[in-house]
Amino acid sequence: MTFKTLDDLEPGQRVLVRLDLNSPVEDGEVQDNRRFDRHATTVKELAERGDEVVLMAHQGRPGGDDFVSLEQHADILAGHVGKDVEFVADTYGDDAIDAIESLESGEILLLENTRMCDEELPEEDPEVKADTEFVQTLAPHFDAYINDAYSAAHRSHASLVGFALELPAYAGRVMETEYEANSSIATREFEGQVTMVVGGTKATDVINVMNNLGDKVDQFLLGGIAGELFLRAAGNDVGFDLEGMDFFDDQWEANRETIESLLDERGDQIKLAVDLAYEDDTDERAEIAVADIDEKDRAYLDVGSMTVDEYDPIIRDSEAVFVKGALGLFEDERFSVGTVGVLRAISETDCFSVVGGGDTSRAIEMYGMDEADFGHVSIAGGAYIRALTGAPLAGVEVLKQD
Ligand SMILES: Nc1ncnc2c1ncn2[C@@H]1O[C@H](COP(=O)(O)OP(=O)(O)O)[C@@H](O)[C@H]1O
Ligand SMILES: O=C(OP(=O)(O)O)[C@H](O)COP(=O)(O)O
Repeated sequence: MTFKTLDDLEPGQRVLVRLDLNSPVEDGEVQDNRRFDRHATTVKELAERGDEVVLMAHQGRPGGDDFVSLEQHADILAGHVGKDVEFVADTYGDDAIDAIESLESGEILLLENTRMCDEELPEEDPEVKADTEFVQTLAPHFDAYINDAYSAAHRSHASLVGFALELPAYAGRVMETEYEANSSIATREFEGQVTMVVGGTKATDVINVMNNLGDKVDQFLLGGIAGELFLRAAGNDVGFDLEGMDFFDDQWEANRETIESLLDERGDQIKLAVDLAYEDDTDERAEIAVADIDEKDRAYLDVGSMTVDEYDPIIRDSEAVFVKGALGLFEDERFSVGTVGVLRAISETDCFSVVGGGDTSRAIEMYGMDEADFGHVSIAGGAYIRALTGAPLAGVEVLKQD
């Protein structure tokens, strides 16, 4: 292992632990999700071995509707850990320090949203972050720093890179597992076919991955908005460019050149949908062959059944499958056929698999599949994307230092 883990840390100490509890917020209500469940494993282990456990995490970005306090997170996390999680509405002021100093062995305390502290953002070098008042004030109250926030480790923020320079630093259990699985495409040699399922709405991200992965992947199976951009580049009249709908057009302009050169150079490795699904006048799912589309007049919300039939055997013939992004708007059952089709094929084969992206991995439980049938279901989005290309993550790099 490239960094120290909890196995290297003496129990019974006061530890500062960075989690990633960043969650969807609906009408002010923080939504429970697998980030809580995963991080609970690390938190529970630390509490059970008698550490004084102080947690840091962020929620949303300043100015956003989801930029809220972590008070609700403490309750949700407590439910997963099976122990009380105290909360203090302070990041590093006197209230936070008092709460930290009054902790006892086995107790857990969550500090307020790190992004409410001005010095947490913006991204700067670890040395600069280590020198902030935030880090300099908190660090002396701890014996060790543990980073479990793999899914935020691509950000060079104070709570993710600063403390590792001031305290003995360790990877938590989530960090360990995520790092190993998500880096495997860059670090492992697979003998058989390596397939990547590419979809979702964040087209720029996934197109960069495709552009950087080179010969590591044998087949890309496309869907979602990313897939539609490729279909348009291949000369089809698809695309969400109805008046006022500039989301698709922006992504098209930003990625057009890359897509065209990818199709040009590696077209035989890139499988595009042969049919697409949409909502018809009676609100039912309808499908149309891509070859029959002659007008950009509707939104396509899933790949069609013929496409799933083409993708399925490719997945079953693969030694490794990596998934980034959903093939359709799977949250609506009518448009779940593509996403569920490929995930089911993966779950029914014994290939090595990694499913990434917070949204996409939700389809697994939503449609009654068993997480145990997948190699690894990542709770990371942006960090997973970077790991796929072998790019370093700031929060991981500082853990590798002595
Ligand atoms: N054709 C489509 N139209 C609208 N939304 C889509 C379409 N295809 C996929 N999606 C949406 O993409 C989301 C997942 O994409 P993305 O955010 O890029 O991935 P993740 O969060 O898994 O990293 C899903 O919530 C799904 O509803
Ligand atoms: O949820 C996160 O990333 P993700 O949306 O890539 O999964 C992380 O918490 C990072 O959050 P940020 O993208 O606001 O820095």
